[in-house]
Amino acid sequence: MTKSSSVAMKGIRLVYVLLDGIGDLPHPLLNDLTPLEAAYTPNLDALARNGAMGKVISVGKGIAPQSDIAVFNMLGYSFKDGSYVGRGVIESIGCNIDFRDGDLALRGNFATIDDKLKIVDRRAGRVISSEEAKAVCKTLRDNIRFSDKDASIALEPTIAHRVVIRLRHAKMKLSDKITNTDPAYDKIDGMGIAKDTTGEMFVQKSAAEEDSDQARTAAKMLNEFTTQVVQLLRDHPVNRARIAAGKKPMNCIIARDSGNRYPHVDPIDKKHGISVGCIVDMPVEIGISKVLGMKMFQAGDVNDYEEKAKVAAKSLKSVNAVYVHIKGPDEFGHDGDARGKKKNIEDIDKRFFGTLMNELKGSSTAIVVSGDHSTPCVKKGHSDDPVPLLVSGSMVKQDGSARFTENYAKRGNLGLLMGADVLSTAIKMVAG
Ligand SMILES: O=C(O)[C@H](O)COP(=O)(O)O
Repeated sequence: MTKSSSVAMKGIRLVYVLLDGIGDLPHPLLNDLTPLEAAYTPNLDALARNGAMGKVISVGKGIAPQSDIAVFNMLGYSFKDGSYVGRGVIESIGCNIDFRDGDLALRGNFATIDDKLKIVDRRAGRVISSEEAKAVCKTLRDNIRFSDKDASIALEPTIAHRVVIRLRHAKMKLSDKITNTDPAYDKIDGMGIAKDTTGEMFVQKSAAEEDSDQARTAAKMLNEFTTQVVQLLRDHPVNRARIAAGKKPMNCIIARDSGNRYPHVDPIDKKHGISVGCIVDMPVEIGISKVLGMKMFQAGDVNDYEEKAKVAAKSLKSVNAVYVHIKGPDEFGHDGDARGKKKNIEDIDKRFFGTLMNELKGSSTAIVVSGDHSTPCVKKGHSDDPVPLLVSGSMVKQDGSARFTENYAKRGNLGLLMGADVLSTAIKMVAG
């Protein structure tokens, strides 16, 4: 990097917004528009008119990624060498559970099942209080016993239906070559890949994927865990109360994305040559931020969009770039709620982008907007459809884009980018 470009890099001010699950497909309830096309988004439209667009395949062609590997790619880390450690490890780092190499960390969901292990709801209806989750996890920690006396477990509830599971064996390093008990995701090269979730699903038995005692022991521990969870929660007071209140019982934990080692990668500041902070809420993005050495800025809760915008603007006093993860759209996509996703996008446009543009008025700050993956409402799950990308700012050559939508992304001057090239491309565009 030349001296002049490194000086330019230091002058960089960039807000990098990833809208979780933003990409979508035309929906019959939206007159065959996508939620982005159907939404009223005057602020995003203004940013599009002042910038250039493209479309992004965040991980790889044909891959419907989970947020963890997708966000790593969107921050410049592709793990193309198959070295990815798995979402379970990232979420264990995010929630500070005691984890060391040789343990097995998994992402879990409190789910609702029937007496034949058919999954009624992969998220037990989503509405789970932290009190309920803590009470259930205490019962499980206090009562789960493994047939192997050297096996142990740690369990940490995080947000809503999400929980982190950590298995440990005192006398062996557990293998992560085991299959998920959650049928909605596969694990390929450590990456969680979404499967079709529209049909009937049953809790899966975990199986060793390699011929080793470490894998057989890990799968056996996970299966013993799952069986005991179902027994212990069948008539748990929390579930009796939930059923009495007309809620779905959280009577099973389905698990995925096991990993058995810490990730070791270059810090993001070293990789990109600028200082990068973040505003994130979910355990997976918190874990990613810790792994990449990002300075985390606190900005209210998941839906406090105005606060996120104000803190993002202020953070540029201490970092060159701030990555803001906005969770909203993804959950509506998973729930197949197209009207809800459209409304959430309008809410984000008004309360986040409206506030951000006001806070940044008069400053030469670039605003980059994209997503980690598509979560089409018609599929109720992640897909490999590209996500839109917008790079907006006075330093960017406008390409005639008028709206931040999938269609304008297809026609924009930036063309097609792979996720791992997005941030470095945006930095170059902004540094000039
Ligand atoms: O919200 C999350 O944690 C993930 O993005 C989706 O996970 P889920 O399909 O298990 O809810």
